Amino acid sequence: MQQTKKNISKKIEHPDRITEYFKEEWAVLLAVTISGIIYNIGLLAGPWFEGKMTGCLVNILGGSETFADMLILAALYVISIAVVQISRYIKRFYVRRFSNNVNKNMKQILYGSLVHKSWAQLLEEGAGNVMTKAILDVDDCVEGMRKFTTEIFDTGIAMAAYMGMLLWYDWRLALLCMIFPPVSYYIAEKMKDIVQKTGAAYKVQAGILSEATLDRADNAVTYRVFGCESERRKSYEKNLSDYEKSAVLANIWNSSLQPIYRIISMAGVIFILYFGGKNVLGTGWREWSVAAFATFLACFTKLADKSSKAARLFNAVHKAQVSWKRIKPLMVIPKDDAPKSGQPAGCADALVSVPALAVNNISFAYPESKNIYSDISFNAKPGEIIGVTGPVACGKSTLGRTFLCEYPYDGSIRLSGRELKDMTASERTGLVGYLGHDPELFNDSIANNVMMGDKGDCRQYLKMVCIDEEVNAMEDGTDTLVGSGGVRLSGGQAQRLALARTLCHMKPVMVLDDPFSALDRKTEVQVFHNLRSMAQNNIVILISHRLYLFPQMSRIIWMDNGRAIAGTHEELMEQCPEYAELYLEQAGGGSNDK
Ligand SMILES: Nc1ncnc2c1ncn2[C@@H]1O[C@H](COP(=O)(O)OP(=O)(O)OP(=O)(O)O)[C@@H](O)[C@H]1O
Repeated sequence: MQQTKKNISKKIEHPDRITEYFKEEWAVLLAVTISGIIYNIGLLAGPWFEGKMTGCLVNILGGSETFADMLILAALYVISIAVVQISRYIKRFYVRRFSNNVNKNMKQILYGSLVHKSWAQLLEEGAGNVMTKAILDVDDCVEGMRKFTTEIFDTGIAMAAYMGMLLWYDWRLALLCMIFPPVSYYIAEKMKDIVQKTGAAYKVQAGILSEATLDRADNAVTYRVFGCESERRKSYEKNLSDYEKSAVLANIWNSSLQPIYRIISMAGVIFILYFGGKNVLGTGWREWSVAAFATFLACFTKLADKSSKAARLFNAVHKAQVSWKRIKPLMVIPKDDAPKSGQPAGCADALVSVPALAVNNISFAYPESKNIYSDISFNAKPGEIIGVTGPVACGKSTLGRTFLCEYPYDGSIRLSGRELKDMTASERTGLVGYLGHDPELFNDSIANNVMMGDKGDCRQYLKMVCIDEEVNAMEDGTDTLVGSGGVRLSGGQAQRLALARTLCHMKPVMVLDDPFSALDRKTEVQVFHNLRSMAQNNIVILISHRLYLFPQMSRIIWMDNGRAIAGTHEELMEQCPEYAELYLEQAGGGSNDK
């Protein structure tokens, strides 16, 4: 991943500038230009030969030319068509290569930037929307760039050549009939708002549908158990039909206008028939042969055809603009790319010296809501375990996630004297490890879920979390596939596997949010013991509802009602009646679990 990032960043320095992608593909575009010029200039040979052959036919009938002359013309015509078509093939091949390369580069940058987005940002935007951006927007944007490249290169040159030829044959008639293509451009330009609006609405619906699909898949069992499947199906079907409507509307506006542009562009033919006919009869602005008339007419129809494509180009460019606008903020190469995911176990310790943690008067509020907690202060040294507890929804997890700096906090969190929020994401990732409620296992083997690409033996970590024997008993041992999200494991197994992964990638500060909630007491005690011996040089912030291990912790933070009291277990037993009550309640009840 890092290698890929390096490759792209070396080539594309400003991924938020669309011109950079063109620059990057200059060699491919050169091939497009050369073949495009040959193709488009060669196109003029078509109407020229057609006119010549029409004239030759008239002359054959008049007796001034022979059938052999016609054969020579026909042979040259076929050769010119062959050259034109070969150049066209080469041009198309390189235009495709151009769009494939740009698509690949853009998607790599986009995915790279999404991977570095914070959990909070992803939640805010919605996973479905982000997916839609990644797939639809890049595809649309590149499609617009492809059309732009094709049409600008060959339509532009071809149109200039056709116009030159028309003006040379009869400039007055040429100007008269060439009024119509710009009219079709003008109308296309006027229609851009509706094309953009319906296109944007379609993408919004596609995002909503992706999210609804993910939601249905994730929560299928809940909906079934609670008997609200049919209700969910109805709302999903509504999403489907909204998506369908928006797709139809976007398609109608995007494609139904093409024939109209074409008719308008072709309207000049009426003038050619009238004034061109007069030219042939010798009463017009110029004196024409039948061949000249046929060449002029053929040139004009080809010009009108090209110009209708140019009108289509406007729509493609507009669509691309909408997509580019949406993805542009994401087109960045993160400056502080996270350390390689395959970092050897424990190597964070080697990268950074273990810091002392000083938390001073931190307060936190989610955007547009009141403070979840205020003025929390505590210190910690390596080897200490800080227990965090309190009533439900008092902000324990929020305090834990504060260390990830997903949202700004007030006050100060200093590691070895450096403020956490001022560090780069990469520095923070090297210093702070986190295990949340969700084990976040991926559909791969047990070994890969623990090692995350590192080399080494995962069994020592499995042993630490007391799951080694269960894994040995599985048919494929550490190669057992856990299924998507770990569905093939029990809740306690998934939780211990996630903990094994966290222990395998120890960081100087480890935030563990309720890591033992699905374990029985005996296992919890054993895992806690292993954690302590492993984390002798680390600071562990352990959030839990269960207090029987809290006497063994270096310090405890009791959170309640937005406030926090910090102290040792003994101090809190004396000073905080709520803590003392909860502890005694659990110590009594908990002993039954032994
Ligand atoms: N992303 C969020 N945006 C806004 N408010 C949130 C967000 N996450 C949590 N909250 C609110 O913050 C408060 C504290 O939640 P938090 O999950 O930190 O509590 P907790 O003590 O860990 O709860 P529990 O004991 O149930 O695990 C709750 O009122 C919750 O609604």
